[in-house]
Amino acid sequence: MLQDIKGMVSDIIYRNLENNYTVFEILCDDEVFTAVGIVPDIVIGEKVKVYGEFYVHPVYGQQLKVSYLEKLLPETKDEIYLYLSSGVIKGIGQKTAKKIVEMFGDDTMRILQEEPEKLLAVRGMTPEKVERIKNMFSFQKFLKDIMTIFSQYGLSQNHAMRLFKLYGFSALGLLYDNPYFLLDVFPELDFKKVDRLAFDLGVSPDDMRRISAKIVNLLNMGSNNEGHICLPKEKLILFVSKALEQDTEKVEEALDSLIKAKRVVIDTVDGLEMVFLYGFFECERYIAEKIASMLKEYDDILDIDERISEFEKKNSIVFSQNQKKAIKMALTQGVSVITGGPGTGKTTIIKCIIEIFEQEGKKVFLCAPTGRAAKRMQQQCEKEAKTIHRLLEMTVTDSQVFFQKGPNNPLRCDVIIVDEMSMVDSYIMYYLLSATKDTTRLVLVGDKDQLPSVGAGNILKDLIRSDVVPYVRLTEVYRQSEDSFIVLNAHRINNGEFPYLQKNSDFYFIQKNSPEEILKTIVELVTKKLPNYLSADPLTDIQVLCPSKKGVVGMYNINRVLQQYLNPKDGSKKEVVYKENTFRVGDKVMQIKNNYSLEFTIIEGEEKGKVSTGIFNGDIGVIKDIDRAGSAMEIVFDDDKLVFYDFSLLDDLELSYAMTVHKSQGSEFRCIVMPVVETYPILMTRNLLYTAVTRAKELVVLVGKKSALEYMIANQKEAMRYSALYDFLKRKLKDTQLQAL
Ligand SMILES: Nc1ncnc2c1ncn2[C@@H]1O[C@H](COP(=O)(O)OP(=O)(O)OP(=O)(O)O)[C@@H](O)[C@H]1O
Repeated sequence: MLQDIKGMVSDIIYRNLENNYTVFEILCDDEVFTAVGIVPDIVIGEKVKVYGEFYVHPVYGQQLKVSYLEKLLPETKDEIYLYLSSGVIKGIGQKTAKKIVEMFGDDTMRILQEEPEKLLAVRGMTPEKVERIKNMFSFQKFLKDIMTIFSQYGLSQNHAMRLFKLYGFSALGLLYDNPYFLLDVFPELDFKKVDRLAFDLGVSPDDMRRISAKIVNLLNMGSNNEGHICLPKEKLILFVSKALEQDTEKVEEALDSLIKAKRVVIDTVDGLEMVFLYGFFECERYIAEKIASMLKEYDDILDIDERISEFEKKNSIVFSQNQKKAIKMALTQGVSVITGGPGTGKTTIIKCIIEIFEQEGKKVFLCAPTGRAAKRMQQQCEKEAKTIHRLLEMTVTDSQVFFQKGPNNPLRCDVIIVDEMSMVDSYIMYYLLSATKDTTRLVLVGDKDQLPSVGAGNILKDLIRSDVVPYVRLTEVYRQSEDSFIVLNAHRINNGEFPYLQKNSDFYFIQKNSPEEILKTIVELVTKKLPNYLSADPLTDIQVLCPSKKGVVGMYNINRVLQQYLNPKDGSKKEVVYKENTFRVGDKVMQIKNNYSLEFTIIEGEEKGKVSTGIFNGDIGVIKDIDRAGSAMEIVFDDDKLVFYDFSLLDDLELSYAMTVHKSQGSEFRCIVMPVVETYPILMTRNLLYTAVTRAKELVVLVGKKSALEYMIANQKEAMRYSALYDFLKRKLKDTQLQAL
C-alpha cells in the first residue's frame, strides 16, 4: 500500500552518484525510517515528503521503497537554520546560516526564494552564492512542477531527474510544447502514459506530433522486442490508424513529415515498401556498401593446395572437398561466410586459415560477439580472441558508448575472423565494418540455423540469402564418436527428423506429463542424479535451459526451486532480497543487460590485477560476498572478473541455475537439461530446440511430453524478422555490374 511520510533526512547511508540510488534515514515524530530509492540530491537536515511502499527486508528489516520524494521547505527559524547550515547550498556554512537567520528572522524563507539579492547585506555573502541560492530554488520548483505532472501519469522521478540533466530548466517548456518529445528522449516509456499526459495538456487526437510519435514508437518497439530493422509501410499505417483511431491519410501525412525531418526512411525491400528508423537504415545501407567495397579476389597466397595438405598431415585429418573450398575461399576472398552445424569442422578450418595467413606474415585478429564465445574461440584456436566490443576498444563516457577504433583509426590487421556470427546484430556489425580497412579480409563463421541475434538485424542469414557474398555451407558432421548421439541428433532435429532416444546414451528423454512432475524430475536430476552420474558440479557443469520464462517449468520458477536445493537459506550466508529475487552468497547469476561502464578487476591468469569495464548480457557469475553497508555485492563473472555490483543495478541481474535458451546462445555446458512442454508456439520452434541441444558437450536430457517435442521439431516457423541487408547487397551488386558494362 502506498504511503507518504513527512520528516527530516537524518542520515544518508549510501548514494550512487551515477543513477541517484540512495539509502537514507528519515526522522518522523521521533521514529527513524530507512528509505531506499532513486531520489534527487538530498542533504541531512532537509525536510522531505516521501511516497512509497513499506516492505520487510530479511536482513535490514522494514524499509520504505520510495517512488517519489518531494523536498519541503523549512518553516520555523530553527528549521531554516538547520537547512541552510546542512551544506545544501555550496559555500554557506553554519556561520553564514546563523547570520542570515539572525538578519531576516521568520522572513528568511521568503527572502531566499523571492528576493535573494537582499542576502548580499549579510557579511560573507557574494553574488556567486546568491546565484547558487537562486538556482537551487529554481531547481526545486522545477522538480516539484514536473513531478506533479509525472506522478499523475505513472512516470518516474528518475526520468524527471534525467530530463533535467539533459535539458535543464527548458525541459518543462519542451514538455508543454510537445509532450511526445519525452518518447524521443526515453523510447522505453509507455506510449499510452505519454499519450494521456498529452491529451490532458490539450493535444488533439489528430495532432501530427501524436501520430508521428506513435509511428516512431512502433518502429522502436519492433527493433527492441523483435529485432526488426524495418516494418512494412502498409501494415504500419493500418496499425497506427487503428491504434490511434485516425484516418490512414493522416498517418501517411505524419509519415511524410517524419521522412522530411530525416527521422524515418522508406525504401523498397524485396518489392515491399518498408519504413526504417533513420539510424537502422544507415546501418544496413553502410554494411551493404562496405561489404561490396571489400568484395574482391586476392591471389597473393600461392600453393594453397600444398599448404592445406601440410596442415592435414600435421593434424592427421583429410579435409572434404567442401571444407577445402571453404579454406580457399577464406584465403582468397575479401569477404567470405562459412556456416555449418556442430562438428562440421568450422573451428578446424579457422585454425588452418590462421596458420596459412600467418605463414604469409599476415596479421590475423580473432573476435566473437560475446565474452564466452570469444573465450571459447581463444581456447580452441590457441590464439588471442576478443569480444568485438573490446577489439574496437570500447570506452564509456557519461554512460555513452564510444569505440576508439573507427574509420580514422582502423584495425591494423590483414584478416579478421569473426566466430558465432549468428549472434552479431546490425549495430555492432556497422561499427566493426567502419573500423575495418577495405583491404582487410573478413571471414565470418557461424551456424545460420541457431536463434538469431538478440539485437536488431539478421546479418548472417541476410549475407547468405543475398547470394552476393561468397559462402560455403558445411553439412558433413565429423565430431561423432560411436556412442555419441548429441551431434547426430542436433543435425536430425535441424533436418526435421525425430532424434534417436536411447537409454544410457548421451541424449535421452524422460517422459513426464504434468509440469509439476517435470519440475520434480528436473530437480532430482540436477541436484542428485546427474552430479553422481557425470561426477559433475551442478553449478558449473549442468545447465537447465528453458524455452519460456514463466510457468511452473519456466526459468523464474525453476531458478527459485533449484536455489532452495543448491544454495539454501542458511544463517551464515548473507543475502539480499530484491523484488521477487533473493540473491545469496554462492548463487549462480547472470547479467541480463549490456553494462558497458561496469568496472571489473581480473583476478586470475596473466592479466591479474588489470582493471577494465564491460559486463555483458549473458555473462554468468557467482556471488562471492554481500556488503550491506556498501549496498553492493562481489560477483565473479566468467571465473576471473571481480565486480563490485551495486544494489541499484539489481534489475539487470538474474539467478541462472536455469536460463532461457535465447540467453544460452554462444555458450557450451557439459550437460543441459530442458523441460519440453506446451507453451507459446513462438517458443516451441525447431531452431530453439536445435540451439538448446547444441549447447551440450556430454549429455542432453529432455524432460516432458513427446508430443511437445514432436511439435517443436515440426514447427519451422521462426519469428519473422524484417531486415534489408540482403536486398541492399543484391542491389549494390547490380549497380556495380551496371557500372562495369
Ligand atoms: N575432415 C575431417 N576429418 C576428420 N575429422 C575432422 C574433419 N574435420 C573436422 N574434424 C574433426 O571433427 C571434430 C569437430 O570439428 P570442429 O570442432 O572443427 O567443428 P565445429 O564446426 O567447430 O564444431 P562446433 O561448432 O560444435 O564447435 C574435431 O574433432 C575435428 O578434429
